[in-house]
Amino acid sequence: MSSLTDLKERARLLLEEGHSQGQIADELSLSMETVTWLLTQPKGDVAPRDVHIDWTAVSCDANQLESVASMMIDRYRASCNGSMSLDADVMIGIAISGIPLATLIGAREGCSLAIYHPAKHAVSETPIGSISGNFASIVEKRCIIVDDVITSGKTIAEVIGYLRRHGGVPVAVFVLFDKRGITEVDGVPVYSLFRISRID
Ligand SMILES: O=P(O)(O)OC[C@H]1O[C@H](OP(=O)(O)OP(=O)(O)O)[C@H](O)[C@@H]1O
Repeated sequence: MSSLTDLKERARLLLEEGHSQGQIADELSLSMETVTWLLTQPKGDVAPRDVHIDWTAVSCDANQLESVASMMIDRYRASCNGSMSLDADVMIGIAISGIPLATLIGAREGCSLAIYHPAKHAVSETPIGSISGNFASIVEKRCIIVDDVITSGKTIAEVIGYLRRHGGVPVAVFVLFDKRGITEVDGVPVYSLFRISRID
């Protein structure tokens, strides 16, 4: 099965299971525009400019995840002229995919671990994001936000807004894949390992 056929099939199954197009977009790490295209594909319509990232070969393997976490730390250090300290108190993993990376980075660097649940994961009429009470507090802490992918950048902006409203200090964003090619979100620098862009 081609990756496009596979994506169409996965989108169709998720829709049949009752997921909204927004949820399908999140699940497949694609834009809403791309999901609409996958599900409808009007005749003659040009495919949206998007890419799908499948990094499950790495995310399924704890050892490889640890190597990636190490690369994320090195990426940050290299941009700080090799400074030895991350200069942060708390690593914040964005549920779900950011959690293992934040855990591994925190373990290496001796930082606390906090977990952020994005508003889009909340099941209420007025969904809001939240920091889990089962992990570290972010109040008056210097925080590094960790996630796997930036697609639109909305989730990262949401976490930064949350931290500022609740007394945390966002100092950096670590992300594996940046599909927007951004260097900062609301004044917070973004350190991505891979920037994904199309040249056509
Ligand atoms: O830049 P954005 O457009 O906000 O999208 C990026 C977010 O979407 C994905 O999360 P998802 O909700 O799919 O959850 P997951 O971590 O469980 O895959 C990804 O892990 C980021 O958190």
